[in-house]
Amino acid sequence: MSLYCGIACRRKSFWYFRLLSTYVAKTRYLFELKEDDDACKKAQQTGAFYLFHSLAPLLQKSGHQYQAPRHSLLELERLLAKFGQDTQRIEDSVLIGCSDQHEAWFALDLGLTSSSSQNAAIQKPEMETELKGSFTELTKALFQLNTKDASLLTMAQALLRWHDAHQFCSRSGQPTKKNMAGSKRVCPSNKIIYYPQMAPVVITLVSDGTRCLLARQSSFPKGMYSALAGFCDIGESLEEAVRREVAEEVGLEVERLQYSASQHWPFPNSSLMIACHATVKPGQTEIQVNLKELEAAGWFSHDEVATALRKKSPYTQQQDGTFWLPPKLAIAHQLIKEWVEKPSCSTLPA
Ligand SMILES: NC(=O)c1ccc[n+]([C@@H]2O[C@H](COP(=O)([O-])OP(=O)(O)OC[C@H]3O[C@@H](n4cnc5c(N)ncnc54)[C@H](O)[C@@H]3O)[C@@H](O)[C@H]2O)c1
Ligand SMILES: [Mg+2]
Repeated sequence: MSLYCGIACRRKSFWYFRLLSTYVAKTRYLFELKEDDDACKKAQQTGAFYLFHSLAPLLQKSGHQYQAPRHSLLELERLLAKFGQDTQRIEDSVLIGCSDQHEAWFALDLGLTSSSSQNAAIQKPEMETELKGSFTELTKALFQLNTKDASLLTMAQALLRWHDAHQFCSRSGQPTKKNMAGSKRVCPSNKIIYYPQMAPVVITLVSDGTRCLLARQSSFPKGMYSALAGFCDIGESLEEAVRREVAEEVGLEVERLQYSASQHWPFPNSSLMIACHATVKPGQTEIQVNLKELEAAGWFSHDEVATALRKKSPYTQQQDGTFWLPPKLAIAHQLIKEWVEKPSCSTLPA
């Protein structure tokens, strides 16, 4: 491309983005960075980097809240040089978003084995001292982050985890190569393209008209009850998955279903949680708990659930075993809140 053409194209794209709404311009810009390796590499020059170590994000604590610092390319290069790392490692970063002003944001893990650089992983404590923060497990920090940082970091972690686990082609066994943005990996020998994946999970709040059904697994924190959740089987529709999961876990048949909302959930791997309300026929409410899946399940009255919702989530505090509900960030909380505010939401015709 000639210099003149390069400048003309940039001008054209500047005016093109100026004509769009901020949101549309952002999505078009991110799309361009995913498709065009050169544009993405250029965006790194003026971009900002969130750092991770073995999938734990770098956080700085201020009072009860955590904040996620961002670093410029120059700061990152200096840091790598200080720890005897080559800057090739930056090629492992993945695009995770951009600001309204089109500052591209990337995530880079300094603890995982690098596919671009031969250098060993950087020692965590030295790095933490240098960066004046700590690499904190997301499970620990998630509920003390603001919503924007929480969703950006969970997405970044999911993408970094996916790349770490998909370094080889499952057909040829050859190493796969990521594109600059990290939106896909390609096997150089047979050109198979691999895209990051999420597992669809249905989460259902079952109601009998006046009560709702909540359950707990033995792995849940003490006293916490939630809506019924389960992975979709291959070939299933959401409706079929809801029907099967409720039958499998508590031995009931649901008859009406209403979609509520969805959420990306990072634990233990990336899931797309699809939340629904459902009803059972009045009189067909006898629960048979599948003890291979659940520790306990039961019907809870509107008052009991409304009282539990008003309680502050003890997720990060000492749990005394009394009945409590998932924290606000979890879609289960939203689903239960919706039912408490409008119990009729699960009795609409399907
Ligand atoms: N965000 C929320 O509000 C919320 C609330 C409840 C559960 N969840 C999440 O929903 C997910 C599913 O819930 P569950 O554990 O009750 O599911 P589940 O009832 O399907 O039981 C889990 C079992 O399903 C099998 N399974 C089938 N496909 C799987 C896959 N792709 N990945 C892993 N296991 C698979 C495994 O044998 C596993 O032990 C969990 O990861 C949990 O973290 C989120
Ligand atoms: Mg389940």
